[in-house]
This record gives sequence, C-alpha cells and structure tokens, in this order.
Amino acid sequence: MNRQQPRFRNKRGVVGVIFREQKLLVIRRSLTVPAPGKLCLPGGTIEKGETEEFALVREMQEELAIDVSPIRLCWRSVTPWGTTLAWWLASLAEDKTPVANPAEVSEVHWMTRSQIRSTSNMLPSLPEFLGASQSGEIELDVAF
Ligand SMILES: Nc1nc2c([nH]c(=O)n2[C@@H]2O[C@H](COP(=O)(O)OP(=O)(O)OP(=O)(O)O)[C@@H](O)[C@H]2O)c(=O)[nH]1
Repeated sequence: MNRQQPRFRNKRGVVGVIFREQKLLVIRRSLTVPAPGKLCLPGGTIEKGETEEFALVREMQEELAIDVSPIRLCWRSVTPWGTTLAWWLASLAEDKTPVANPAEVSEVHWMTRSQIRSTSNMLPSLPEFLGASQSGEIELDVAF
C-alpha cells in the first residue's frame, strides 16, 4: 500500500508566568477543553508563524482578556505527550484584573506556592515548575 506516513511534528506551547504580590496567576481549565478541570498556568499552542511572545500575548488576551508584556523566557520543558513548552515571565498592569473566558477557563486565582501545592488535579507541568523554581533551575524575579 502506498500510503504516505503522517508527519508528526510536536506541538509547541507557551505558558505565562505572571506574579502579583508574590502570588502566581493560576487557572483551572474549563470542562470543554483537553485536560478538563486541570489546574495549570495560562497559555496555549504557538500557532504556525507566531513568535513565542506573540503567542503569549494572544493567549492571555483570549483566555483572560488581559494585555501582558513579555519580560523573558524563564524555562523550557517537554510534556509527557511531547509538547515543548516555553515558559515566559510576563507583567500585568496592577489595575488590570484577569477575567476568565468560560470557553477555556473555569477559574482564575492568584496563589502562593503552598496554596498550589495543597491543590489537587493539576497538569503535571505545574508541580514540575514549582520544583524547578525551588531548586534554582528557574530564576524568577520575585520571592515565591
Ligand atoms: N495552557 C497551558 N498548557 C499547558 C500547561 N502545561 C502543559 O503541559 N500544557 C500543555 O500545553 C499544550 C497547549 O495548551 P492548551 O491546551 O491550553 O492550548 P490551546 O488552548 O491552544 O488548545 P489546543 O492545543 O487544543 O489548540 C497542551 O498539551 C497542554 O496540556 C500549562 O501550565 N498551561
């Protein structure tokens, strides 16, 4: 059979690392998206032709209706299902409040490290991120 092999190109995602008063912006995914109900950081797939920064700004707008400013890449990781994630520190003006787009996000929280640790039902990347930031592998610009 002369069937062409499908080409598997791993997806790339971007994740927003956004702090306010030493708390991290965390979302719970809606029940209608992949990994429903999981706690994670805001973010999403980098579309063809997009820079990481552009995808970051777009995803924060789509999910939370906020305009963020990319600061710098702080980490790269790969999910167990092969998606490469670029973790970007970003800033949000103090007077702006993230508002969940219910199609994608069911809850928005500003959480301390210990609050996240005591929560259940997370994407595996979240405890990995906490571990890597605690061990010094990730440098954050805030005490967290
Ligand atoms: N948003 C987000 N995605 C993450 C995190 N950690 C992690 O492994 N991912 C993975 O990154 C990939 C892209 O995220 P997503 O599902 O939010 O992307 P999206 O809204 O563009 O949806 P789509 O990929 O179905 O188009 C998924 O495989 C997701 O599981 C995280 O902290 N935040």
